[in-house]
Amino acid sequence: MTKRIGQFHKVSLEQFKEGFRDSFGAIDDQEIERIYADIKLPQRATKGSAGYDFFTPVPLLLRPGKTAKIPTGIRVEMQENWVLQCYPRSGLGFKFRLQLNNTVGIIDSDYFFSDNEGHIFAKITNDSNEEKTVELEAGSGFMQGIFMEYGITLDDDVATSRNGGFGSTTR
Ligand SMILES: O=c1ccn([C@H]2C[C@H](O)[C@@H](COP(=O)(O)OP(=O)(O)OP(=O)(O)O)O2)c(=O)[nH]1
Repeated sequence: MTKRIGQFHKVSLEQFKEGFRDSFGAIDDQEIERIYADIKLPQRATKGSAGYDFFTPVPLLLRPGKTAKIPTGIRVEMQENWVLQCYPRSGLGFKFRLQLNNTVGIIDSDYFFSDNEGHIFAKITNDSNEEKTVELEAGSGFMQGIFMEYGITLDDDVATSRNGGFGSTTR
């Protein structure tokens, strides 16, 4: 039996605005509210798919060598001994060598409780070596997240908790 251990949610409108402006700069409130309203929760394409497809909230045009930081508008709640691992969608990897800048995005279970609501960001680069431009419409899948169970060592007694992402525990 497949284990049901998590749940996707949208971040709040306020958090989405903050993340969006951080990535793309100023934008008027009405436009961002429209984008926010259209955000879809990640979904699997078929019954047997492992990956939950994440959809870009905005159209993307990435020329070879270019990078974008995408505020997904999504947070994920999951049981403590699980992690969501994010990878590019295979099709985009095959066609464009689309990469996640951090190679694999690791979304920890305690990220959900961060001040930024556990807003999941994706930093992607078009690494095409065939001069191909990535063009995605808003609402297209660009990344997939897979829930994985993990273990800890017998003598593990870590007691600190997380607040934030990308190096927050070493800042
Ligand atoms: O592509 C990613 C990767 C991570 N995160 C968030 C979720 C994750 O829980 C947090 C920290 O990520 P990670 O543990 O990989 O980063 P780190 O650089 O090791 O930071 P930390 O010291 O906070 O663990 O950042 C994202 O939103 N997108």
